Formats: sequence, C-alpha cells, structure tokens
Amino acid sequence: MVVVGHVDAGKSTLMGQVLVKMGHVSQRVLHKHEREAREQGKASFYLAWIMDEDEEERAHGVTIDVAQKHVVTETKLITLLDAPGHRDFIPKMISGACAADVAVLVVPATPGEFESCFESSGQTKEHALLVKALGVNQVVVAVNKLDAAVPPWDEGRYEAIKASVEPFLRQIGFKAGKAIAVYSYVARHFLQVRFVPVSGLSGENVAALSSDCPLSTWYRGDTFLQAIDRFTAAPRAVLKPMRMVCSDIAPTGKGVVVSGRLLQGRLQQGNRVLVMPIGDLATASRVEKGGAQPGPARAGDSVEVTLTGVDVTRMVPGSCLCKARSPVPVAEKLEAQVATLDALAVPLIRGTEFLLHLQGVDITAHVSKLIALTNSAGTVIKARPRCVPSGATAHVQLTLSRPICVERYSDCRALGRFVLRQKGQTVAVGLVLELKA
Ligand SMILES: Nc1nc2c(ncn2[C@@H]2O[C@H](COP(=O)(O)OP(=O)(O)OP(=O)(O)O)[C@@H](O)[C@H]2O)c(=O)[nH]1
Repeated sequence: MVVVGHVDAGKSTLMGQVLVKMGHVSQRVLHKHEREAREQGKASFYLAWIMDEDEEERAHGVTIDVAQKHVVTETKLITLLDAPGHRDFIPKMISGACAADVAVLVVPATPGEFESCFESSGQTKEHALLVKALGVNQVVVAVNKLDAAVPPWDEGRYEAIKASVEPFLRQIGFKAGKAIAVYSYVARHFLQVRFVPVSGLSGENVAALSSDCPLSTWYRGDTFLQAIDRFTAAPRAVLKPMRMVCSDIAPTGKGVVVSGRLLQGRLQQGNRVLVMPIGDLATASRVEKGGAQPGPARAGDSVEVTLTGVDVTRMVPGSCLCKARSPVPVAEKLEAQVATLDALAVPLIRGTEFLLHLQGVDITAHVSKLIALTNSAGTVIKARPRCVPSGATAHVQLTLSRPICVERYSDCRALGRFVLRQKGQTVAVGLVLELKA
C-alpha cells in the first residue's frame, strides 16, 4: 500500500499514528521522538519521525525516500510504503507506486491547504494519475487534518473535498461509486475509491472514533484501519515466469542483500537465479518476506533476498532476478502506446527526449518513430503523424539510452508500463507493445 499526496498533507504522521495505534511503537520510543522533535523546533512532526528515520528528513520536515513498514490488520498483512510528497522526489514516489497494489491518497482539509494541493501545480492530481498509470486500481482518500478545518470536523468541508476529488479520480480511470451506494455492503467492498475523514495528528478515526468528537455526530462509516483492511488483494501472477526487480542492493558479509517485490512467479531459498541485464547466475541463499521469517515467496510479496555468487559492483537498482529457463527480455528499443497528458507543453515529435521511469529504472529515452495516432482502444486514426499533441493517444517507437529489463505489457504488466517525464513534470504514460531488436 503506497501512501501518496502533496507535500505536508500528513502522510508520515498518519502512518506514524497507524503504527502507534497498532502497538508497533513503544511509549519509550514515542516519548523520545516527542522530546527530540520539540528540541529541534519540530514538535508537530514527532509522529512523522516514526516513518522519517533519516536525519536529513527530520531536519527539513520532509520525506525524501520511501519508508517501508509492515502492519497486520484484521485480515491482511500490509506493507506500508510512505512516499515523499515534494515535487523534487517524484521519482522516489514512482518507485513506491510501482511496488504497490493499492494506494492511500492523503488530502489535507485545512483552509487553503486543500485548494493549493489540488490545483494544477499541487502534487495531488499528479500522484493520483501516476498511481493509476502504474497499475493501482483501489484507493482510499484520507481527508486528513479535519481537526484543523474551520470549524473543526466540518461535514460541509469533508463533502466539498469529496465533491472535488471524486470526479477527478473517476476521470483518470478509477471506478468511483455513486455516493448513495457507499452504504451498501457490496459497494463498500468493491468500490475502487473510498473516502475516510481522519486526523493523523490527533488519531481521531484512525482506529476508533471517540463519542465526544464532533465527527461522531455525522459520520457513520469506516475508520481508517477498517478502510484499509477492506482493500481486496490484487490477482497474483504466481504461475508466470519469476520476476523480481531489485530496488535496494546492499553488500553484506553473507552475500548481496537485495530487496524489492516479486512481480511474478515464486522464489525460494536455494533457487538459482539469473541477474539481468548483467547475465550473472547467483544463488538465492536466503529469502525473507514482509519483514518476517525466512520462507518461500510468491508474486506480490515484498522480499529480501541474499544472493551469493554475484558481483555487487555490477548490480544497479532496477536489476531484475529471473530463472535461467525463462529469462527476462532486455531491450533498448520498444514500441509503445502512449497517452500524453495536459502537462505536455510542446507536442511530441521525432527526437523529443524524456526521462522514462519503469519499475526502479529512470533512464533517458527519445521518440525515434511516430507510428500512428490512435483512439484509446488502440485503433489507428492517422498513420505516421508529424506530431502528437497533449491529450492524445499514439503508437510510438522509443529508443532508450541503454538496454533495460522490459517486457510487453501483455506478458508482464509490471515490466510493461512506464511513465514519461520532462522538466520535473509527468507528460505521458505508456504501455509496451513490442520489444525491437
Ligand atoms: N492539525 C493537523 N496537523 C497535521 C495532521 N497530520 C499532519 N499534520 C501536520 O502537518 C505537517 C506535515 O506532516 P507530515 O506527516 O510530515 O506530512 P507528509 O505528507 O508526510 O510530508 P512529506 O512526506 O514531506 O510530503 C506536520 O506539522 C504535522 O504535524 C492532522 O491530522 N492535523
């Protein structure tokens, strides 16, 4: 579960509060954070410090890298990925989104703050769009900081925020339900978009709603923890060839420890694996999943694998583990269907350069052929166009600055979808149709 939203929306605080409510943080540690945050003049950030463990993050009061924790709810083991909200760290947020099945979009209800984070320069819309483009189909929108709305816990403010966010999420492809259906059992379980009023800082409606909180006079829905427990697990491609993209790589005395997510297939201790694109064979001498005990892992699991027999200096984040009998393809030219966004300032032409983000890989790429303008179903409207404007769908050939592990979307969804960015803005999202020699 990736937690996204504009900078300072309260993502880390809400996740810190979740960990406190679930008993993952001792009183001693909590008091230590409270004391140290106060001493640094950042008293209100003490809960965020549970997630933001890096000194630089604490000094600046911003999340820089994706923080990962595990929690067990009533029916699920959830890996929390707390993504940075600041626009400078969007590539990190993208890597978090790539590793997620579901998302929590945090929006602040404070006067003026919601408005600035939801307008075009705010990160709320870009984050929502990115998670959808990267394969997330279910989102809980945490309408946060309602304790600081004017008046506090104002139902009108909550409904107004819902009325702004829901149509946008529907427009970008989430199946949002009609408000009237929210109270039916079926809709509650299968809606792709659900809203929860909450205060990460006070903890109100995170695990429970106090009877003396004004929210209890008008809200009858789920707490935040109930809402995330209702996420449905995404289908797992357990029978497809094994793929694991390494997001972190650390040499240790016992071998190279790589962490990441098993995108497809299964992996267990003792398996021989091929490390691509370098082509080295290694042994998975230890496999751990979800911060738990060693044991076999399957598609969807967040895993930590100790590899022996591989040269750590040749591995980079984005290296992919697979089995030698079904190696992951490596390519530097691909044919793709891209959908350009309103943020694309200048139409695409041959030679247009981007930064392409695919799983953990950020790489420069350029348009080497404009094949056709299409409709969203992929039917050709105009062959060999001279340019692709914003808001269009097209088939293009992209050439990357080096070969990477990539697959056709029809073969492996996770390795076949990407986003294109220019000058710090997401300008297009795409699916790989073919790999070219
Ligand atoms: N009043 C109020 N303040 C909150 C709440 N949640 C967070 N804040 C405050 O908002 C500020 C930012 O909180 P963070 O949790 O660091 O926000 P973030 O979204 O994780 O920030 P980045 O990760 O840097 O994007 C801090 O001062 C928090 O105390 C809330 O529910 N109510």
